[in-house]
Amino acid sequence: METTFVMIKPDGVKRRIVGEIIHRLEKKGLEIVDIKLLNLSKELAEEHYSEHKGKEFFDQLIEYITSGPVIAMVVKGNNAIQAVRQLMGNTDPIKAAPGTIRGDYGLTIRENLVHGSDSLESSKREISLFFNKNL
Ligand SMILES: Nc1ncnc2c1ncn2[C@@H]1O[C@H](COP(=O)(O)OP(=O)(O)OP(=O)(O)O)[C@@H](O)[C@H]1O
Repeated sequence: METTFVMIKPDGVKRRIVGEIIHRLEKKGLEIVDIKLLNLSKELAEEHYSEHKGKEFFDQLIEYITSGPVIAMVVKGNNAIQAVRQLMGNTDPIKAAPGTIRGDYGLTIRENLVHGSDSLESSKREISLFFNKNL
């Protein structure tokens, strides 16, 4: 069993796609083991996206991710990291396959609805950042 971190970004909450996204995770056999709605502080947003600091889209990314509440989740299942990445689809909704969350609902490369950890290392880092616990 693997654990990963999933976040429904502000556009997903605003557009009321939360239920659909969670439904897709559960349909895939993944289990939600922790969940909360929160508004990201600028500090938490910058820490979460620290790998993108200095890139030309960084400031707008922080503005977007702090623009409204997000749903943060700890999700568990077989190959959970890969399974979530597959469900999300390509970062850019134009390139994301139909049937993926971003392919079906994403609007722009920035407003792409969901985040899922890309490795075991980032899942540990992100879960401790958002839930203050170590796995
Ligand atoms: N060229 C870009 N222009 C604007 N925003 C971008 C661009 N590239 C990435 N982003 C935003 O930054 C986020 C993080 O980028 P990253 O390359 O880590 O993509 P990802 O791993 O698919 O997404 P996430 O980390 O949110 O799961 C993207 O999800 C998107 O919201």
